[in-house]
Amino acid sequence: MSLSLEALGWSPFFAQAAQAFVEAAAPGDRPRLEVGRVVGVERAAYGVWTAAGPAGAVLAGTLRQGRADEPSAPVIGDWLVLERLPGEPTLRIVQVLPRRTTFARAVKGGAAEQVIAVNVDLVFIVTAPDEDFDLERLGRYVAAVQASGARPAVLLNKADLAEDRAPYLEQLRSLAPDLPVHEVAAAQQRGLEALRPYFREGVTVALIGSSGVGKSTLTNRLLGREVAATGEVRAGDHQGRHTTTARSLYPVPGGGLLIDNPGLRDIAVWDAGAAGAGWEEIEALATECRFRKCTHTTEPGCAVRRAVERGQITAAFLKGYQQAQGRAPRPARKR
Ligand SMILES: Nc1nc2c(ncn2[C@@H]2O[C@H](COP(=O)(O)OP(=O)(O)OP(=O)(O)O)[C@@H](O)[C@H]2O)c(=O)[nH]1
Ligand SMILES: [Zn+2]
Repeated sequence: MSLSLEALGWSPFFAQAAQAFVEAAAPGDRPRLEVGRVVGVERAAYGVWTAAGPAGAVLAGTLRQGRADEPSAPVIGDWLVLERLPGEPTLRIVQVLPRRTTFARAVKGGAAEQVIAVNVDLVFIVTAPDEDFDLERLGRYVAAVQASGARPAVLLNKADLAEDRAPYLEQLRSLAPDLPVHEVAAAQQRGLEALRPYFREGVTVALIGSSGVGKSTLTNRLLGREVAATGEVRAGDHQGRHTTTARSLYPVPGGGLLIDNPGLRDIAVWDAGAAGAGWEEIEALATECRFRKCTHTTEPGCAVRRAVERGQITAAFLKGYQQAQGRAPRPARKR
């Protein structure tokens, strides 16, 4: 399968930057250069998509040294200049192109931030008419999306759970002027046609929202195939493994692209830790708990709950951590 660069989100904004880079390259190098987009990341290995189709890529030595004027290491959604060496299947990333939008989270204790996803045009903030519905938190999501440069829209999923949705919809519309709000029921395949117009050619869409709100179900319905592990699938995984693959940017049938990325999914958690703490902080505290497998709920001698009592971390932050841990163990978070 191959897609045009435009279908992948390529635009004059990136073309201009790429052209400047290619013109500055040695004439002998130019024929080996092409552009591609990051569709998956696994440690230092990148999955990219170029006009020629999918390929693997690694950072060129010059980029690994990390010059101060460079953007951060490539992340999901980035556009790259790549070098294709004769006879080598793996491309070399020689330049990260400027980003149109950037989702980042603060890293504890400093000016640094961790970039999570870039070049996202539209973010569907997903909630449901159940205990997930928290207008204040949703307001923070709207603000976070706007700060990234992307456009927000809200999806009230699990519409089947509430007979009268009007009060929910009304409250959601009050979050921002002209905020689009749609009610859907992903599991029942209801209301999804109304989302089609958002998926125009080259538009990159991401889903955020708390665990269990239906992001994976929505992703699978929008893509028309099972790519994202839903709650049920994970529950059946005996090893309790998190079943996401490295790939996390998918073309949507009919146009547009969808990002399903664990980092973005965790927005609930990094939002709760808005004071600047990361999960590392809880994990470090947990080494002081009396029991090695402490769940930080009712066990005696729990250092994490003690930290909450002292106001070192917030109760909401601990709750976000526990929710995520309880549903599925995530891959190691140390970067
Ligand atoms: N009643 C109802 N349940 C739904 C709907 N959409 C999804 N669900 C259920 O909600 C549960 C969680 O759905 P997921 O898609 O795994 O939720 P998620 O947001 O991806 O969760 P994480 O992967 O933990 O971030 C599953 O049991 C789904 O079947 C819906 O429209 N109505
Ligand atoms: Zn504990």
